[in-house]
Amino acid sequence: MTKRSGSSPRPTAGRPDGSTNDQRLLDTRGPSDWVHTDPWRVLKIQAEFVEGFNDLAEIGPAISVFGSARTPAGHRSYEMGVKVGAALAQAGFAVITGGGPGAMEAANKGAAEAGGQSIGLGIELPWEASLNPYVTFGLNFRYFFVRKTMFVKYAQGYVVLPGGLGTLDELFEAMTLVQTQKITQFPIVLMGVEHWSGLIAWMRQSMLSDARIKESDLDMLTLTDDVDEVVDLMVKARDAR
Ligand SMILES: C/C(=C\CNc1ncnc2c1ncn2[C@@H]1O[C@H](COP(=O)(O)O)[C@@H](O)[C@H]1O)CO
Repeated sequence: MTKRSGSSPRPTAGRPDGSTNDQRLLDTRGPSDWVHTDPWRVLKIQAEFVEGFNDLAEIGPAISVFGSARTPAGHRSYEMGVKVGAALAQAGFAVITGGGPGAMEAANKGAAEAGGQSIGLGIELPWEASLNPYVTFGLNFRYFFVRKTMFVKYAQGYVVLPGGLGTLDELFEAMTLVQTQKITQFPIVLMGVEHWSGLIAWMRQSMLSDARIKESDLDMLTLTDDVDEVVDLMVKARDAR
């Protein structure tokens, strides 16, 4: 692309040395450091958004399910993930996870085995990471923040199973988006009463009593181990849209 100003004629050769843009593109080999610069990264980020939006636009009502990458198969939380994934699929929701192991795999397993859409949004990590075998439609992202946009944009609510730092990051991002009304009618369910009770108690005792949050901020969370209650809540929110 060239810029023109005034009425000066459009140049036909791009450089005083007479070389053309095509020549410089096709006929030269130079240093490749520039592909690792921030302006070039912006294009990769843009491409990732475009591909994500394009590939997820048609998925229909969906719920994102989060939870620890380290939850082993057979654990109570894993079984809960399988059950909620299946129940959400049976209620007509696509299930979106991070596509990894543990609780993500559990929710994908439940959704896939119930015949639903089981979506995995994987992330490039320093170690080799592949999508779990229960993902029926998967995308892999380079950038966490692009992937997190997809979790929110294409879900009508979140189910959060017991987890660690990644899970808390996803939970608190959603809570902040609801608090600031960036997203509305967005149920957030914490499954694993034993796991989450301490965090909620701390938020109440520390954040709420110091007026750093309001009671209504805590009201946005539903704490339950009851799969039927989770699905009812999500269905009611879907019907209210
Ligand atoms: C730990 C191992 C692999 C991690 N692989 C992941 N793949 C996909 N998504 C992941 C992974 N790790 C974290 N995430 C995201 O964060 C949440 C889980 O984080 P936590 O710290 O385990 O709670 C999860 O919802 C993902 O979106 C090797 O087994």
